[in-house]
Amino acid sequence: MNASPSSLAVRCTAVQKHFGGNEARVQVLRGVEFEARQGEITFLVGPSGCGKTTLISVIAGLLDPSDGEIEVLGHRHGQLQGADRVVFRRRNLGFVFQQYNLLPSLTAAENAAVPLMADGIPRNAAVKKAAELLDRLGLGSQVNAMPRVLSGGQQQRVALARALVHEPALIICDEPTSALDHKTGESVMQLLATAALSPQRAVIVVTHDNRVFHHAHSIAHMDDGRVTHVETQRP
Ligand SMILES: Nc1ncnc2c1ncn2[C@@H]1O[C@H](COP(=O)(O)OP(=O)(O)OP(=O)(O)O)[C@@H](O)[C@H]1O
Repeated sequence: MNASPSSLAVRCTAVQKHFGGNEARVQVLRGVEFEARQGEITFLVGPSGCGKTTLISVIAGLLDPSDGEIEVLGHRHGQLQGADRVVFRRRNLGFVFQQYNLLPSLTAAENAAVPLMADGIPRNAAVKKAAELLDRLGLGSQVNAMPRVLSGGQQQRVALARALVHEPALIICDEPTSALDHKTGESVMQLLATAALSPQRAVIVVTHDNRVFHHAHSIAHMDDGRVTHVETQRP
């Protein structure tokens, strides 16, 4: 695929990450080279513990790298500080966590509307837009349900709606189809694929689910803290 460098949403160069120090030091990322392009879905795959969640957390700015360079949507890591960094992340990033992280006291639609309300959109308009998106994800009858009454797969789709609702330029998903049956997993990936078709948007998906590999434009294989090879394909 002959995309120009300007279409890169994410570029990681020689990224290292360790936790702890001295005898407790754990080296998790050992010089990661990784790219994600706009208008594409990039999968990140590899054995449990190889560093996938750590890498996407560093890309999302939730963790600082120990060394190396990370550029996200034209901004180098460290270029934005404090409140600017928080606002940049809030506006431009949608993140689906493995554990969903829904707020227990808000309804499904209110949870999905959080990024809009955080950006100053009035509550009613934000909840209406979130409810429409939940409907497209097959949760139209659950918009007013509390998270505790939803199944794991339903909570996962609310988390996905929360990541998509503010139309961010970079969407990062950690195992978005792991709790879903094949049919629902396929429809969630279809929605992500539609989102990724925007030339201004990139999607990164960490997954073990080889049933959905055909949706990827590019599959980066990780092992022991490095990207070992990248496959490109036409989804
Ligand atoms: N805060 C931390 N402190 C110490 N070690 C950590 C920390 N976070 C992650 N690790 C270690 O880093 C390694 C990589 O973890 P990570 O969650 O990135 O792997 P993964 O490839 O996403 O695994 P999985 O597919 O099982 O989710 C693991 O050995 C983990 O124990």
